[in-house]
Amino acid sequence: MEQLYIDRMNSAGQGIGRAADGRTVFVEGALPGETAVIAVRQEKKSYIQARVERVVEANPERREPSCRWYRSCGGCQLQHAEYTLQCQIKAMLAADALRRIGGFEIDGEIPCVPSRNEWRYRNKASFPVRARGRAGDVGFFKRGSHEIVPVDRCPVICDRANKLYAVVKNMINYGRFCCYDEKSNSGWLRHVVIRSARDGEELLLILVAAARPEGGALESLERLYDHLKERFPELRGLVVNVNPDEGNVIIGAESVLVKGEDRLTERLGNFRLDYDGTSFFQANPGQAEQLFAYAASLAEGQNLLELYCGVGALTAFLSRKAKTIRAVEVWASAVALARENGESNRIEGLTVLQGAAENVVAPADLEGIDCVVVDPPRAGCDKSLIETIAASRVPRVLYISCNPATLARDAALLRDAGYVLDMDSLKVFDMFPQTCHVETVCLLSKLHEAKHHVSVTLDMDEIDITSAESKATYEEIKEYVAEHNEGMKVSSLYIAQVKRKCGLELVENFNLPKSEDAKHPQCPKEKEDAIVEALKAFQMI
Ligand SMILES: C[S@@+](CC[C@H](N)C(=O)[O-])C[C@H]1O[C@@H](n2cnc3c(N)ncnc32)[C@H](O)[C@@H]1O
Repeated sequence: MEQLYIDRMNSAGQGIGRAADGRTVFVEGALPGETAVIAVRQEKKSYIQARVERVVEANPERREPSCRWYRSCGGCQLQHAEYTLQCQIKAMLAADALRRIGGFEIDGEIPCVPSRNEWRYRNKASFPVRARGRAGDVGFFKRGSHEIVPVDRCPVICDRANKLYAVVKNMINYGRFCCYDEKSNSGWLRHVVIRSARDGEELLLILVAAARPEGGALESLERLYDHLKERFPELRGLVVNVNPDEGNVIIGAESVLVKGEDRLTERLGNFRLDYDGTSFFQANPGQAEQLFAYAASLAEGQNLLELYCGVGALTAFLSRKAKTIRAVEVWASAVALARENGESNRIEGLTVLQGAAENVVAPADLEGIDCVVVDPPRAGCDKSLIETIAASRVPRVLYISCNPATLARDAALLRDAGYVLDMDSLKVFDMFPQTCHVETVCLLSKLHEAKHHVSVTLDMDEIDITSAESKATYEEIKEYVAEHNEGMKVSSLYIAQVKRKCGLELVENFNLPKSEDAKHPQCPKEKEDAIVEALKAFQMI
């Protein structure tokens, strides 16, 4: 046991400190700014896993967690921090990832927009089920394991959803279902998913099962729906989602509607948006409204390409300023709903395409696009998609991310292709109070868009850039840079690199192929800035 100062946190909600021998220590239950006596759980060559034994000096914003399941349940990680501190931690996590993974310079704090509701904000909960003898357990997984913590309620979902959960839990505990056993891959019921809309005015019950219900089983599920509907008039439907595959993915490809409707309707801003049991819908609708309004304010331009559009919720907000939107989504029922939502909300100029963004988007699709909007899952965008965007002339990329690590990775790739991260646009939205999840929004713009079609002839001694209206030689740029930057020297190679970043075409013998870039020294940032200023002065950009 030793005493340790915690200076930051990681995305798993662990405090991070440094041991006397220099190893990083991950401490369960610690908050930044605290000193704690820790108990070591596991020692590795380069790091140590530990937990807080006793807090010696607490962060002033440490609090007692209010959920009695908090210590064992893996659902929340930050209940022991006041809400203001939670928001600071999330901003810090985003900044850390952008610095560490993306190599971005982040001065100061990224603003974090707090959720309107700290509790009961979630419209979806997935409860894993496990066989226990002839009956079963249901709850949430214990932190870092597949052991069930049999929670009786969850404080981040709405009251009606909690009541429905309690009834279904009772049935599971008393052996009403044949429950799944992970070890032997046998049994039927694997997960109970409850979705709600408008704070529980509508509910949808989804039973994720290992097999399709047939005959008598289907009839008994119909009776179950009737029984539940009597107690919960807000229940809109009972759906069985079939997932026979072993592994951690919850939702399977096939859904069977037992009775009622596989549909909920949420109101966001002035829009009515339908979604079903298996399509993605933002888990915190109040916060989604704030996020979407902000994103739409950044997505300038008439013609947008929106990738990973889900059921078209963000699409609706984007449509108020845009003339055309081409949206792409991989999940079939979400695609159908995005089209329906487009029609019911009278969105004109919308086309929704089904497929994986990385397969659907070809370079030609980016011609004439003013802004590409991406909102990928936690894994971020496929590298080939980022490469297609990076090679295009699209002036802006609006990135909405639920994982700062993959945002940092993708934004760095775009930066290397000449996109600049607009620091003023960078914002964190707290979609998931009590947890470490971070939602980040930022805009990336092509460094400078070429105003004219420009052709360039260049050899090592002379650069001759001509456009419809301007002409500048290498010597002129060199002189301009030196004059305005205390004699700074720039090579033709650097000028060529910067011009390419600016979208100016090199057509002659100094057209360095992309693959060659790695072999040459990259233009240092201060020289790049100076060259950009010179190109501006000569009205090339
Ligand atoms: C984070 S959600 C965003 C949805 C939407 N922007 C919203 O806020 O409602 C990501 C969406 O991307 C979809 N998706 C996942 N992988 C995809 C891919 N490779 N190509 C296109 N869509 C994908 C998922 O089905 C999901 O609907």
